[in-house]
Order: sequence, then C-alpha cells, then structure tokens
Amino acid sequence: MKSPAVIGILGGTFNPLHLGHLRMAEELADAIGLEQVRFMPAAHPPHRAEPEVSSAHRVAMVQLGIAGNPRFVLDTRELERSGHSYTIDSLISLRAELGEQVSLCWLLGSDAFLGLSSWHRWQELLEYCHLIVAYRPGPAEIHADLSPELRSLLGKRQTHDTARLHQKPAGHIYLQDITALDISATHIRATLEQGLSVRYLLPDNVLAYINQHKLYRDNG
Ligand SMILES: Nc1ncnc2c1ncn2[C@@H]1O[C@H](COP(=O)(O)OP(=O)(O)OP(=O)(O)O)[C@@H](O)[C@H]1O
Ligand SMILES: O=C(O)c1ccc[n+]([C@@H]2O[C@H](COP(=O)([O-])O)[C@@H](O)[C@H]2O)c1
Repeated sequence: MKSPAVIGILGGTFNPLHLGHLRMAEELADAIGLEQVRFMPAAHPPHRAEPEVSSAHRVAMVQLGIAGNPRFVLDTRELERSGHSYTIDSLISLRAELGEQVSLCWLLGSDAFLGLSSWHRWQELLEYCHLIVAYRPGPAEIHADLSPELRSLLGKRQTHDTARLHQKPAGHIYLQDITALDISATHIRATLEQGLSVRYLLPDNVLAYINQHKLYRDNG
C-alpha cells in the first residue's frame, strides 16, 4: 500500500477520548491537508500518573470514537513497547516504517506545547516531525506563557505557510486556531464520578462503552 504523503499523529492518554480530540484532529486535517490522522494512545504517559483505566479500555474507546471517519486510524505502537511512552521513540519508529520522505505532523494542544521543553529529548523532536499546535481554550494565552527556550524555538522554526509542511518532511512549527471546545478528560472523569451526565461531550458509542464497563466510577 502506498504511504500517505502527509500524516498527522495525535498522541494522548485518551482517558477517555472526547469531542475536543476528534474536532481538533478533523480541523487540523482540513487546515493542513493531512491525508491521515493516527490516534496514538500512550500506554504509560510520561508526565502524569498512570491512568486508572487500562490501556485496553482507552484503546477500545479510541477505536469506537474514530470509527466511520476514513481519515482517522488507530496506531498502537506505544502499547507494544514497555516503559514510558516517549514521543521521540514513536517518531523514530514511524520514520523507520514510513521512510524519510513522508511529512509527519505531531498534533498537540497549546497546553501540551507549553510543556514541550520537559519532554524526553525534546530538542530532537523537530528532526523527525513538524509540530502542529492547536490553540486550546483556557487561561494560558500561549504567547504570554512561553518559556524563553520555547520562544526562541518558535522564532527559528515557526511557519505560517502550510505548503512548507508538505515541502519538507519535518522541522517546522505551525500554530492553528480551531473551534474552541472547552472539553477535557479531567472534567469528564470528575462529572462521571459525581454521577452526572457527560452526554454531548463525547461520542455516544464511547459513552455507551463507559457505562457498559462501569468506568470512572468507584471501582472503574
Ligand atoms: N478540547 C481540546 N481542544 C484542543 N486540543 C485538545 C483538547 N483536549 C485535548 N486536546 C489535546 O489532545 C492531546 C491529548 O490530550 P489528552 O488525552 O491528555 O486529553 P485531555 O482532555 O487534555 O486529558 P486530561 O484532562 O486527562 O489532561 C493533547 O495534545 C491535548 O492538548
Ligand atoms: O515524550 C515525552 O517526554 C512526552 C511528555 C509529555 C507528553 N508526551 C506526549 O504528548 C501526548 C499528550 O500527552 P498527555 O499527557 O497530555 O495526554 C501523548 O502522546 C504523550 O505521550 C510526551
């Protein structure tokens, strides 16, 4: 099968997957012209406590949520490794699999981007991918909150031209405004723990899965 020329990767804990993730991926795919977005659940997310819900459940919810969207696929490579799910390792593995020509676009919200300089081998990430940052609602106004090192990186690597993301396989940072959906997995978990409705915050089939398996309740 021919590899797509420009692919996006949305890594996340997906605990659970929600409409904020799906809409962000859909809008970035349109804005950049991504032929595919790979949803990549982290088995052991590096910068947070181990999720209380198993990776098997989190993967199942991603699978349900992306079903029916021809551009969206599941990528399970982080579940097939042991240890922390470092992004650099996933990018190296994707490069080895897809070759040097394919443009890889790592999609992330601005909240995650603000913490980039704490990521494992962060200064090497742009050798393997472009970083596509979606503004995420919240108090963090990205430009005000940038650390000096990220400000400097942005100064050197930011592009405003999506054509550049197609011309080179890696190396740029692109910021994109998206429809602000102030939905977070944290809020969804907290709402479920209180026994309240989370309908319309995530896909119906993901909610049905949560209910069926009694996730995010006392013994979830
Ligand atoms: N509502 C949203 N709008 C835009 N981007 C989002 C949104 N929710 C999550 N993202 C982005 O998706 C990626 C994966 O997010 P993650 O799975 O950690 O979801 P989350 O809702 O932030 O979870 P939690 O509340 O548990 O921290 C991150 O890059 C994050 O910035
Ligand atoms: O590689 C790292 O050091 C690293 C540090 C923090 C986050 N990430 C990745 O960023 C993505 C979003 O993380 P999170 O914790 O917001 O779900 C997910 O794919 C994580 O594995 C990666």
